[in-house]
Amino acid sequence: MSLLPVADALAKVVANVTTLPAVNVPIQLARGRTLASTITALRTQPNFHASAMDGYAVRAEDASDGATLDLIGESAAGHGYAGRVGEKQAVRIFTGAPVPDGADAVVIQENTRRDGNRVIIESGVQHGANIRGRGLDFAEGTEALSPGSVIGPRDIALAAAMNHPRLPVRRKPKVAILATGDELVLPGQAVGQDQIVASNTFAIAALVEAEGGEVLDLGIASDDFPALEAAIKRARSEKADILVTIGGASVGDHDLIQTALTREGMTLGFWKIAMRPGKPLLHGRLGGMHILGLPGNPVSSVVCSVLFLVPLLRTLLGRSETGLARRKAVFAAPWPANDLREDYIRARFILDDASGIIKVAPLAPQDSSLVSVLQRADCLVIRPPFAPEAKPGDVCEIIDLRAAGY
Ligand SMILES: Nc1nc2c(c(=O)[nH]1)N[C@H]1C(S)=C(S)[C@@H](COP(=O)(O)OP(=O)(O)OC[C@H]3O[C@@H](n4cnc5c(N)ncnc54)[C@H](O)[C@@H]3O)O[C@H]1N2
Ligand code: MOO
Repeated sequence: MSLLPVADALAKVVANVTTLPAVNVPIQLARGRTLASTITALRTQPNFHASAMDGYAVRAEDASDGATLDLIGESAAGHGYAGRVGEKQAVRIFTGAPVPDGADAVVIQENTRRDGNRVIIESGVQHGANIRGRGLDFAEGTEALSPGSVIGPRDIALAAAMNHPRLPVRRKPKVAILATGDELVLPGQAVGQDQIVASNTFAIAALVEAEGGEVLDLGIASDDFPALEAAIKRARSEKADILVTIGGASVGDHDLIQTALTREGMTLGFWKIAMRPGKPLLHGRLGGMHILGLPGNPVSSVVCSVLFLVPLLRTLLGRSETGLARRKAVFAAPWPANDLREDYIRARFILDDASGIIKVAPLAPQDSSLVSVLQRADCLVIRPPFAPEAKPGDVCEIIDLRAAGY
């Protein structure tokens, strides 16, 4: 069977994906969610000319060095002065308070002396000094945040200042995760001689949550059809947007996933791709549910999730950027020529502080079962099919796992 190129596989995974509906959430719960529509300022900020300092509101023309002004009142934040500043007059003012009518500058208090109800200006000011003009920050109607962006703490600051108590975000994609295999036990359980801890579920659940999804953990199904079919039915009845299966994707006698999914009505998108690690990746649709059948090997399952599950989640969320950022780096060591499978090599950074260039040193060994090597890696070096042997200093493209927070 021929192997589907990675780019073609990715195009199929993100094709015909319907963006999830919008829901309104309190602004306190909006961090990390994907914005569903444009956020516009509901007010102007500041809505008045505001003092930037504690001092005296004056007419700049009266406030020359040594001038003495009559103090006629006070303007504090939240309690403005209603009157008007006339010739040779000043109003005591505090940071954030409205500048009274008539005044056009604020003298900071360190540059003044008080004498009862008079203030002596020790150092004069220019027109407009220490005043934040009305609308300096934003004006009502300004479009501020764009749909498809992920809401961060600074976005929340702006949206709150614009007077939004709630924000429209995409519903969280629900991802059912099913581990399969008679050899698997949960972390903390007694591990028999021929058993292995089901670590992949937890890695993939963490990725899903980091990408703004909600996890439905279907646990571990044994390698038999009744167990697999019951789990697939549960994913459907719980209305999962995506079912991720782990293991049983290859060609062995106990690799039953594809048959089980097909029996439940899956339309196969593809099976087997030209990628290392991750060759037996499976993709399909079962009703409205997207299916990703990940290979069981721990590195394969995580790399396939980074390459395919993350873009699928981001597409469901209507994110403006659906792929992981790629960047250039250079090889720190030679690396052999590649075969027909696009390779995602686990590598470490060697940062050259002087030049700012990122060098990458592939880790060894590259076996797809090695969780410890995956954990030590800073990045994945992308080796296109049939890439020639690389020499130290040759440029390559990487996915920065560290920067992505993975
Ligand atoms: N004759 C062939 N054999 C294999 C091929 C092939 O093309 N022809 N492909 C190999 C490749 S590449 C991969 S990748 C694996 C994937 O196999 P499966 O998806 O069927 O995975 P399993 O056999 O179920 O498991 C493989 C390995 O991973 C461990 N595993 C499974 N689930 C978990 C989990 N949740 N957490 C941690 N570890 C897990 C499992 O115990 C096995 O050790 O097939 C090759 N074979
Ligand atoms: O694709 Mo498998 O993931 O090479 O081990």
